[in-house]
Amino acid sequence: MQSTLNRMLRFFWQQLSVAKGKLWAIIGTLVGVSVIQYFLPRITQIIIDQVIPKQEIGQLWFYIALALGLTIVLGGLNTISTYWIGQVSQTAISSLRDQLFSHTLKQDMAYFETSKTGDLMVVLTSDINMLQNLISANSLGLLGEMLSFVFVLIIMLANNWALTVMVLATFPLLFWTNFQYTKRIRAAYRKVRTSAGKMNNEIQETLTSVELIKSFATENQTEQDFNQLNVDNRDSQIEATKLGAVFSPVIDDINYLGTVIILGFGAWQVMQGAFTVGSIVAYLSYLAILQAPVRQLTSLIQRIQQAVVSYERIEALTATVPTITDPANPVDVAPFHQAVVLDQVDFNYSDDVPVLKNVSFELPHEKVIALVGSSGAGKTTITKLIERFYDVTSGKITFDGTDIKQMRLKDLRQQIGVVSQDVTLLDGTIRDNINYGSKATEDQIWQAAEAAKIADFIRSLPDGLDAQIGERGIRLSGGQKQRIAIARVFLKDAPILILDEATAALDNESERFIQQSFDRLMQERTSLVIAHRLSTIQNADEILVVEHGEIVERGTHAELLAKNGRYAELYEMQFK
Ligand SMILES: Nc1ncnc2c1ncn2[C@@H]1O[C@H](COP(=O)(O)OP(=O)(O)OP(=O)(O)O)[C@@H](O)[C@H]1O
Repeated sequence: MQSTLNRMLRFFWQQLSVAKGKLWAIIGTLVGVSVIQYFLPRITQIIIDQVIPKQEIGQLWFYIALALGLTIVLGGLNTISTYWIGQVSQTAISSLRDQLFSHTLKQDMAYFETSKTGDLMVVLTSDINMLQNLISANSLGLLGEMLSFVFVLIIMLANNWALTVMVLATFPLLFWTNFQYTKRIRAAYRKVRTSAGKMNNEIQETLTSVELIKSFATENQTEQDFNQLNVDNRDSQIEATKLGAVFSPVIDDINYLGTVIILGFGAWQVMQGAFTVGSIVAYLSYLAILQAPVRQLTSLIQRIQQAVVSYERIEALTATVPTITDPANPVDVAPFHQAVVLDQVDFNYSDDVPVLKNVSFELPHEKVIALVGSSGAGKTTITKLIERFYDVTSGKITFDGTDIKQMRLKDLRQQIGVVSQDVTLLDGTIRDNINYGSKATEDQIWQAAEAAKIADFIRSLPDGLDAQIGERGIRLSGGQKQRIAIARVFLKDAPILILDEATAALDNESERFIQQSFDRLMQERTSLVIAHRLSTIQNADEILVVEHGEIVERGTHAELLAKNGRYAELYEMQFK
């Protein structure tokens, strides 16, 4: 905890030191605020002790004008310092957010498969917010208040140490009570948030499964479940309110204790001739300046504790170094013109289970190679290795003779267009989705849509290319989604294609459409096709049959049928 705190503070210092000039300016304004905060009560004191007894109207005007002037300057300094603090801290946080986002995006695929999305979301949102809370204007403003605290305290001690020490004696009690209150109220609000979250989930789930509830006539049970959550929420709210109701007056009383000491002891000293009435009034104002940071210190401690926990998680994320990265000295490659070759490739996802064993084949320029085999045989894995989402365990993959590990990831991936079984569509318009990763003109988008056999469908929509897809937009069938993905790959215009046929049952018409758009896409390109419907790959230049991670047969359709082996078996299963 201690060392994380040190590292966190060092990190903040590094981030904030970019704006060193502004930091000094902020400290300057905060010192100005402290000095004025000291002088305002001092003016009150002078007016009461000196100006009123002497009945000096001229001096009264002077001090009133001075007080007004100082108040305006104080307001100005407060505005400037709050604004600057906000600027510096927000800049630091937003640059941290950028760094983390970019670091996350660079992680290996395997990292995303082993981390829960929810956990990553927490780091990228809530944990950063925790750090933001810590270096917010509130916390840094507290620095200013502490500065005032020290400054005012020294002057109070110098003027009347006995009274000041008596007032200070109430501070440990004030701090302790605040600490207890903050601790409890946070726990209570945590409960409130949890129960509110559960209730929201229940409402959402109910609204999205109304049909199920009605058809099973489970309304009563659903109501009871909701009622229980509602009662929990009510009780935790009441608990939080109770804490506020109990602690607030106690804290007010302890604050008032300070006032009483100044009034009682101060008045007694005035009677002894050792203090003045004006000083009592000034000390009452100083008391408020002293109490403010003490009251806030507890919430600062809590914020630091939470920030340390968040910082640990952020550190864990930044400590993970991706292994699939650009090489130190990348080889520049010409556009694809020869072949992609897999040479004795072995691969396992986790340490011990082999997924691919001794896979060797060639994907020559402008040829079509098909992969067939049972589900789970390793076909998709082969395509992912070619895209270098994972590195081979042994053997190598070359691109026109260059090991793909020697190439920049971008150079490799820009030359490969992929249409996979589960198409990823983004929340947005059809246009955004087709144009993803490209900067195509309207005409080019329509050409791609035509080629992918989706143009007629888009034209039939009232909003055309600007139709929204997703929860609040139109619903697309599996075939339509895949054709949008095909249009997207048309625009990418990569020389190598990886096509993973949809296994989902498509009706004949959409299957025919997809086949036609695949055929268009494959013209003058090099294609690796994972085929589930063997009818579609009869013209492939070579068919590789993959079983349990090994290529067990290879040849053309005719050769494989003649062999009467595994391919012939699979073929018969589909057509007989
Ligand atoms: N990300 C992963 N992490 C660990 N194991 C995986 C991962 N992806 C796939 N596997 C495993 O690797 C094996 C090969 O999977 P792969 O997806 O390559 O098969 P496939 O031949 O494409 O199957 P299908 O035809 O059903 O798509 C399977 O046993 C699968 O469980």
